[in-house]
Amino acid sequence: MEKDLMDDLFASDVRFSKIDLEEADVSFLVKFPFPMNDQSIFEKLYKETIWQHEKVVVWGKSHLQPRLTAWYGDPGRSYTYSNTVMYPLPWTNLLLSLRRELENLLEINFNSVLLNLYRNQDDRMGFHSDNEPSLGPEPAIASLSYGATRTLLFKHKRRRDLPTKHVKLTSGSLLLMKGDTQRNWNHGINKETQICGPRLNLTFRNIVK
Ligand SMILES: O=C(O)CCC(=O)C(=O)O
Ligand SMILES: [Fe+2]
Repeated sequence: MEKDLMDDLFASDVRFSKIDLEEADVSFLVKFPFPMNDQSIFEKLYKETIWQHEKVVVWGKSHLQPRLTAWYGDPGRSYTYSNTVMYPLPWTNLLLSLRRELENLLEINFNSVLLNLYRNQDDRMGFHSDNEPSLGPEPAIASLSYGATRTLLFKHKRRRDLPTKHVKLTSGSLLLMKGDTQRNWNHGINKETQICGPRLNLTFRNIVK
């Protein structure tokens, strides 16, 4: 049998598990099927991405973000993220292939991707929700992780009775957030207390306006 055909047959064995989160729609797939190993994907993305170290203003004071970022997408779609306007770089072959695989698997279209590089245990992302108007009312966001495992935390925006949810994002995994998730929950990545190597995260999004 042709290798590509074999890959496709294995690729069809995709079992998402639902993350137990009220007033949200979050699911997780341990292994995103893609015809390249996770280590090679990590290395290629790490090397060929044009990384930026963006500034953010917190309480009126300018800081460098505690991670590196890059924004790729269809031309003509700028995006405001953490008070920064980002202009997309053109798709690389690898990013476009990842996008196509995701679109086929999920039957959802994406026109842009934000890449985050957490260089070590100190890099992090503050609690936020991806609820920018440009993403539409119930955005579907597909998140791929490569490299070191980091924990994504979910905190409900209003309900104190609901506990913080911890989701370990292992290398090669896919997390899909959709429906009312962004309306009701914030998510973020804390520093790690243990030493940890670099991690790459890609969030595929669809900018509607
Ligand atoms: O690194 C992650 O898993 C989270 C990324 C994220 O929340 C974002 O890019 O909006
Ligand atoms: Fe996010």
